[in-house]
Parts: sequence; C-alpha cells; structure tokens
Amino acid sequence: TGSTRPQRLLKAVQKNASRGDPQSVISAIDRFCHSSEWAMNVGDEKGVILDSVVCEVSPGCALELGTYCGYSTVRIGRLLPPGAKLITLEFNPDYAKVARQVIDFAGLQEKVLLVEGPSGDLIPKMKEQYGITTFDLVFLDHWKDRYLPDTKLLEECGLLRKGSILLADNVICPGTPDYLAYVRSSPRYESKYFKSHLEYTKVEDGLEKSIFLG
Ligand SMILES: O=C(NCc1cccc(CNc2ccc3[nH]ncc3c2)c1)c1cc(-c2ccc(F)cc2)cc(O)c1O
Ligand SMILES: [Mg+2]
Repeated sequence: TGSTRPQRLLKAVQKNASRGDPQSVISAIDRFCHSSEWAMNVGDEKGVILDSVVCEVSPGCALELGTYCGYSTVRIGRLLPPGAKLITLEFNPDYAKVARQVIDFAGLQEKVLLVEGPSGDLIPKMKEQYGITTFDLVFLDHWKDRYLPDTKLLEECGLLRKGSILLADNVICPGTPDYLAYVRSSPRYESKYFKSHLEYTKVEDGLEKSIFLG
C-alpha cells in the first residue's frame, strides 16, 4: 500500500538532512513542504517567531501539545539550554512513530520526551508521572478546540507559574476563537498577537503569546 505524507516527509529528512544536525532537519522539512507537499508544520516564517520566544524564555521545562512530525519539537529542542527538557504530546500513533524518528535523526532524544495520548488525560499526570512542577513554556499546536480546555486544565493542575508563557499556533487559520477571547479578556493573562502567515502559504495566520500572571 502507499506511503503517508508523514512517511514521505521522514524520507525527505533521511535523504536531505545530516544526522545530529537539527538545522538541516528543519531545512529539509521546509524544502519538502515548499516544493513537494504542504504539511501542517509551524513552518519557517512562524518558526522564526517561535525561535525568538524560546530564546527569550530559555525554558528549563517546556510542553508541546501536538507533535505531528516533530518539526516544531526540533525547532524548540535545538534551542533549549543544557539540562532543559521538552515534553511533547501526540495522540495519533502514526504521527508519533514518524516524529520519534525525526527527533532521533536530529539528535535531540536526550532533551525531548514524546508521550503518546490525549492531552486531557496526560496533563493531570504531569506532576506525578513526569516529576514536573511547572512549565516555563507551553506551545499549543494540537486540535484547535482543545486549546481552551487544556489551558484551563493546566491552570487547575497548578502547572503554570507567574510568568509562564503560552504560545499558540493557528489563532487565525484554522482559528481558535474561544481560546483567543479567553486569554485576551482574562485578567490572569497578558496577551500579544504576532501576525504572520499560514505555513508555506500567503494566507494570514499568527501566533498568540500569553504570559500567565498567576
Ligand atoms: O489542525 C491542526 N493541527 C492539529 C491536528 C490536526 C490533525 C491531527 C492532529 C493529531 N494530533 C493531536 C490531536 C489531539 C491531541 N491532544 N493532545 C495531543 C494531541 C495531538 C492534530 C492544524 C491545521 C492547519 C491547517 C489545515 C488545513 C488548512 F487548510 C489550513 C490550516 C494548520 C496547522 O498549523 C495546524 O496545526
Ligand atoms: Mg499548527
């Protein structure tokens, strides 16, 4: 039977990137998506904004909701300070299978823990199962209707501290209206929109950066 898009993306990484070189993995995926097949990675344009937030926060402990093929996982992982950890949650086993190989190819397996399952079940287990106190940075990129409930869950589970940063992809396209309304109206958040474009297209999209005020 035929291959899937994630499998073809992985082949492009194995063919065009250098093992242990995260930047070459990022470039290989972007080249694949620009010239061969569109895929829902955060992409190069929004990726530069993601990079700048990761560098500014320099998180000791980060969470990614929605791994897909591991593109943003590699973008974040390559910028983590020594000893820092990124936990990334993926519900789809086929995506997880590809992402593990992309993360390993980039040489980031020591910094990244990929956990398979739905965020709603896994977030309440973060403290007891993974020894997390609080997350310094959360990158939201999974099902768009899960951004708001999972943000509330992170609050309720005491996984956010004064100054924790939430960075949300796709707040315009496909859009996350209930999440945007919440972080922009809640007194517990200071929110800012970074205008950009939907990965590999000219369609408007952007990232919303929200600081939890405690
Ligand atoms: O929908 C999107 N991404 C999320 C997503 C989508 C499918 C499957 C999964 C399965 N992974 C998953 C699910 C639930 C989960 N719970 N906890 C972890 C977890 C993990 C995740 C998306 C769409 C577009 C887009 C598409 C088409 C178009 F025209 C314009 C834009 C662009 C993006 O950048 C996007 O990020
Ligand atoms: Mg996205």
